[in-house]
Amino acid sequence: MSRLIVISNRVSVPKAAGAAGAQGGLAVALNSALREHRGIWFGWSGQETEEFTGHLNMQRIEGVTTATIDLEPQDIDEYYNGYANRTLWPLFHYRIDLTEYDRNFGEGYERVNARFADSVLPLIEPDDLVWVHDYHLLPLGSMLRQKGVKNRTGLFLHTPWPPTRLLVSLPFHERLVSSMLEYDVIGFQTQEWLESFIHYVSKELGLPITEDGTIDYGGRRIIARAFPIGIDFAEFVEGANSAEAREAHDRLKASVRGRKLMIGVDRLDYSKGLGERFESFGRFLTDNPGQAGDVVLLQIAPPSRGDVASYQQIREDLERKTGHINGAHADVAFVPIRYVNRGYPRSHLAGFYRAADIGLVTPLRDGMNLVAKEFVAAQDPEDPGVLILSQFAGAALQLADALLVNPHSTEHVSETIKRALEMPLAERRQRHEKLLASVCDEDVQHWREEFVAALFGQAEGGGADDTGADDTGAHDKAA
Ligand SMILES: O=P(O)(O)OC[C@H]1O[C@H](O[C@H]2O[C@H](CO)[C@@H](O)[C@H](O)[C@H]2O)[C@H](O)[C@@H](O)[C@@H]1O
Ligand SMILES: O=c1ccn([C@@H]2O[C@H](COP(=O)(O)OP(=O)(O)O)[C@@H](O)[C@H]2O)c(=O)[nH]1
Repeated sequence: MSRLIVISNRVSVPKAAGAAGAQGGLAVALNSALREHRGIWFGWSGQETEEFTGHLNMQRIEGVTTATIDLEPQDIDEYYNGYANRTLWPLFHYRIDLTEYDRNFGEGYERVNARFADSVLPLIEPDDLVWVHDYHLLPLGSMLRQKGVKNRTGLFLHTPWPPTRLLVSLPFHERLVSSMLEYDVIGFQTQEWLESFIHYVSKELGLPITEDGTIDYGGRRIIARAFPIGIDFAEFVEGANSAEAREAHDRLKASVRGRKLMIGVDRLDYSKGLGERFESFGRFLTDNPGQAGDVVLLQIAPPSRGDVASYQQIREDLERKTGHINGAHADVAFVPIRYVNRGYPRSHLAGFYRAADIGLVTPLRDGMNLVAKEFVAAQDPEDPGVLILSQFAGAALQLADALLVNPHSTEHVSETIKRALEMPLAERRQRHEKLLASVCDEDVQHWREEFVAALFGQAEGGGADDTGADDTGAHDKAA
């Protein structure tokens, strides 16, 4: 079995980090994928250093070997807070109103990608498969190629891919997308994002798409496919059966005192639609005065990317909205929205999910959304809660038996909350059974196996010869 060199912006091993929570779905998924595959996980430590040295900090934690580098404050500012999270993230979530274009961000992004390439290079051995993750590192594959890496390399994008007419608003978009074409495999969460990518490549770059869907790039064939990510089902269920999960469940259940409970768990991010969600709940309370006092919304929202102004703004907006709705609908013994700005370990979340009657997952745009899948996995099959899910989350394609909503319509979400609260047990069980089958079968191991097979399949011949790779797939470190 080839080793996997996994490269992502951030490297985070949840168990070792004290299971503080809030790592985001990518870290959770990569941990699970790597525990079962030999290899190394390389990326930024999350720490800053005065001057970049490229020093690799190697560790082995919970069966996963990690190699991390520290970055300079200017790197973090221009690459992570800048190009990644003020330019690409909003653009890829269709928010060109929030997208900032700054030459320094672009330069910082390229500089840090080059630093990643230089630092990871000595770790790559001839037979390794190199698997790069997400929008932070789109040009990394081409930089590795320039340094002589001939190994099979793949990219998986965890976010949506925007429609062409939005993407062309990005200065130098052709250069960015062309750099991605040095990967052998490019993976997306859904067919929709894949189609947007293919549309761009064909219309803007004028490249032919072959009958089997591969991109013909100067005679070299690039596999572009959808690989929907899943959760580590077995690990999650184990956590859900733990003493901590039971304790978290019982504590929450006791605190709501027989009221119905809805739960939301999201990083504090404008893409998650939290403001619209709160407004929809406010509307539900106004439209159903008979039920006001009977339903509580618990929203767990750990802060995220707090150095970026749009994230500070969303935090202020939500505080105002919570105060407004609670002010209008609370009484001396009841507060409708419990808004919690901290992260919890997933075993606790599992207990919270199970205690809830409704999971409210209403992002305006989301690559996948693993919380939706965790909510399903945590339910009691005999008496399951109902999942209300945004039609704009990647997860909606696999979880079509959830109650799908348009998160922009407070009316639709409010009516769907009512429907979920009134749903008969038989229908809840029926829907849950189908949802559970999907979450269990299409888990993170399945995702990893599918992607690695595509990467490896390419290695076995599939049109890769024109890359100039030699038979061993070895790279020339001196190049
Ligand atoms: O590293 P951060 O800046 O703190 O952000 C956390 C992660 O957020 C994003 O997660 C995405 O990946 C999930 C798993 O595939 C997916 O379910 C979700 O829809 C995406 O938003 C981001 O893409 C990651 O790079 C971040 O690590
Ligand atoms: O307090 C928290 C909040 C979230 N998460 C985890 O963070 C991930 C969020 O992934 P998702 O795909 O839903 O969204 P992302 O944050 O990656 O955009 C899920 O595994 C959650 O269980 C956590 O461990 N603790």
